[in-house]
Amino acid sequence: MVVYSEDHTQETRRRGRIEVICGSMFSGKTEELIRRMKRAKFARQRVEIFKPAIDTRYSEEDVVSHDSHSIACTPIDSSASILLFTSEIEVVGIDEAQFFDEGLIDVCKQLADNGVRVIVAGLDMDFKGNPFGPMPQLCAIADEVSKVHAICVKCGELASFSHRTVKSDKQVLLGETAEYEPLCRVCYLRALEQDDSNK
Ligand SMILES: Nc1ncnc2c1ncn2[C@@H]1O[C@H](COP(=O)(O)OP(=O)(O)O)[C@@H](O)[C@H]1O
Ligand SMILES: Cc1cn([C@H]2C[C@H](O)[C@@H](COP(=O)(O)O)O2)c(=O)[nH]c1=O
Ligand SMILES: [Zn+2]
Repeated sequence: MVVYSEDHTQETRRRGRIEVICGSMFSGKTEELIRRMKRAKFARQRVEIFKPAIDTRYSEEDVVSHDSHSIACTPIDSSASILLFTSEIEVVGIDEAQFFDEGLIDVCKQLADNGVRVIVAGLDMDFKGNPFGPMPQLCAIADEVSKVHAICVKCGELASFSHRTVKSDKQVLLGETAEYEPLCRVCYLRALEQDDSNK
């Protein structure tokens, strides 16, 4: 899939649509979200960006990528709050969508049905390789899904998996390079075997 193609028609068309950016940790989801939101701002569109308030890793009030790109956002506790802040908004960005409640699916649908361009970024899989939160349904109803990839830190192939390197079985555990590493399928399966033999 070509992610960085310049699809000017869709970008400036001012039609309701849902775009999903998904992949593993470190795959560039946040960078791509920021890039699209900044271009919408340059086009003088009214934009609003949201993230779950629990995501306080780099900043409480900005969406920040692992490479320190950032954009101001509104932290919210529940997907229902998005509708309260978006009456005049043309482009809505949502980061870390995997942490939101299932209500996010209907919120995105309502916005798009009302002519809003919705750009959602999130982890498609958790550390166990299972679908994460509302992401699978969002992919299903999206007009466009961009799957982005990190580089496997073991072998240099494309990585689709986020391997947790610390002991915890909770689905939600905020973290960065100290807690997670992006791996390709082969290296991920090998790492899980290693984890099992260390138990
Ligand atoms: N193994 C890796 N593969 C690719 N990018 C990496 C890796 N480790 C660190 N990075 C950094 O992460 C950046 C992407 O960060 P970000 O957009 O926040 O990703 P995501 O939101 O998908 O976690 C890259 O531009 C790069 O600087
Ligand atoms: C795999 C996995 C990740 N998380 C957490 C770790 C980070 O805080 C975010 C993902 O951030 P990124 O922008 O995609 O790098 O999610 C988690 O809670 N559970 C998991 O299984
Ligand atoms: Zn690998």
